[in-house]
Amino acid sequence: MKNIRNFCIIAHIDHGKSTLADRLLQVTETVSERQQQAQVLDDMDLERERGITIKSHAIQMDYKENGEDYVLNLIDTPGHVDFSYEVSRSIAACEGALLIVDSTQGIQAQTISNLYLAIEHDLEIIPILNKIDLPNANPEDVKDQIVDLLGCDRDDILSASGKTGEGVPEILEAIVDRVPAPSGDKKAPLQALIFDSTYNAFRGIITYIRIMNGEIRKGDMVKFLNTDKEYYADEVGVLRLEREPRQILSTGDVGYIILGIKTSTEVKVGETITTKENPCEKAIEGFEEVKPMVFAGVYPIDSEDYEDLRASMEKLKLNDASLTFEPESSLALGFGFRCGFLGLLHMEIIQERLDREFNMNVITTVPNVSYIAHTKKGDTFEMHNPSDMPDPNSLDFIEEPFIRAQIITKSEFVGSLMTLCMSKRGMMTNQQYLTSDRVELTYEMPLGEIVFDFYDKLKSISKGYASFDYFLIGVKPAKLVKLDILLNGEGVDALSTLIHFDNAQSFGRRMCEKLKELIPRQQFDIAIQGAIGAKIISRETVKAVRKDVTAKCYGGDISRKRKLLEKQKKGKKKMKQIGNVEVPQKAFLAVLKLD
Ligand SMILES: Nc1nc2c(ncn2[C@@H]2O[C@H](COP(=O)(O)OP(=O)(O)OP(=O)(O)O)[C@@H](O)[C@H]2O)c(=O)[nH]1
Repeated sequence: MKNIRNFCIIAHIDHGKSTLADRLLQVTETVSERQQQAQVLDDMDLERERGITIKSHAIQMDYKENGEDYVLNLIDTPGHVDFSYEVSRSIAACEGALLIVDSTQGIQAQTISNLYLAIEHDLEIIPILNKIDLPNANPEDVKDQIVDLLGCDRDDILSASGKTGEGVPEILEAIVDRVPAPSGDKKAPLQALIFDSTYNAFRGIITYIRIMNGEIRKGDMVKFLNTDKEYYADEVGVLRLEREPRQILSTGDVGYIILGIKTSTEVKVGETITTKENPCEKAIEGFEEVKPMVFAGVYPIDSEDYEDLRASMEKLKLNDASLTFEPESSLALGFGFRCGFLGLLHMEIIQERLDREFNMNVITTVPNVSYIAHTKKGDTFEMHNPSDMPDPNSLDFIEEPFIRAQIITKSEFVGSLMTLCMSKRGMMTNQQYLTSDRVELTYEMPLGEIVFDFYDKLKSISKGYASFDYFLIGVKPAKLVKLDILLNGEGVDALSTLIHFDNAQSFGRRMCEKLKELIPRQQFDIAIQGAIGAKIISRETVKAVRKDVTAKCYGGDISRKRKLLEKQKKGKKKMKQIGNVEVPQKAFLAVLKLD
């Protein structure tokens, strides 16, 4: 046990965690030359294409120092806010953290929030200045920032480049020297923490665990302490590039266990595993359950695919326990599901995975956060959908979730960012200069205002030089109204939104304008109207036209004409018929693209 080191890598998004992890794997010869490819640990196609980490990944490395053999367990974590719950899980399984800071960017919002998570769990922090190969690196300034933030010695900061490999051997030495070996009692009853799980079509749920006390053997009967359910340990092992089965996992080890579980809901992250024969007394202090932040309807384009969509979502949930869904129906879209996501990126990823992995073409409706409605009768309930909004006469008041947002930016952008936050009903609670030209702004604002386009706007206003992080702080009363959209007089419930009264007018106008752009002209006029209750507040018209796709096809080549008509048909598959109007998929997300 004294030669085990468990550590994770934490950083702001894109500061180079996965690239540095690659180097560590290369230097310790965990992956062979042949297996080496960029971001080895990001094994999902989507992760590779987008260059982001979505799930945490654990991998074990062997390392020799001064003639001693060490086992290093590395956990790579995602950087994006939507996936920060993954970070907190990984942290609980480790004794140390490499805190990576991009030397061209300096400390950013998630550097700080992830650091705090690590400090809360008493991890030993090794600060690393990364990307020092870049010509615009600013190592001395960024070192100042790190010293300020951590209160560490300047000499404690390592410098490295994930790209060239410079400084990587020193990082390995520091891991062995500075990260404490795991503590715990080998002879005590088994106490293992589940920190992650994945779904495998053949083996069922594969659970990633960290053994806190005791030992687990293949063939043991184990018990989940919180649910009291018992399972047979089919296989235990360690995580190399592939899974490597072992006979036994002991105190301090990070590894996996396969228990023949098929439903992801049975395996909760934070659960304690012990043995049936000799159970431990206390559960390891659990984590908070992940709570979805954003809700949206997901509907099949073709109503007949509803059952297929259900099956696909169930499978996806096996892989991503943070996805929640329940059936709902919409007048406009038929049968579908109301899904809960961790944020907009998560929503986009789920939509894309449904398309790629299950060939499900879906429509996602306008996302919203969950509100709490209080009726005059004294009832209280959560609204996940604008259609849950009770009749205004019976409504007493509504509460909406509030967040505390931290924005770090250059001082030249402070003015315009303040304007942005104000337009999103934000209240500044703090402004602090980190250095002469870097400022940290703290705001309290409604979660509902940031789920739409806040992040994009923040990036564009600051030319990319602002980072942002947030956490939920509670609920506050809000003056909300339901804005409906009518197409040729017919309400489209999937386009309704709950919006603050003060913004409703301008929002309705912009929404109609955007829909006018997005809805193709058809053989009749289409009236697009925004309404609050019975009151119409905005209107646009899409003029009639007949699109003759074969027009440019003079001459009589029938096969060419057929091809064009086929293509048109395919295009129509991405449309949804609402009354007599065909509405393209992207129109349902028009609200996200408002100028
Ligand atoms: N020049 C240079 N580029 C680097 C270095 N490390 C990473 N990069 C580049 O920076 C980008 C982000 O690197 P990643 O390793 O994917 O960053 P990450 O922190 O894992 O990103 P997320 O997992 O999405 O949070 C990639 O384009 C890398 O090629 C480095 O040391 N030098």
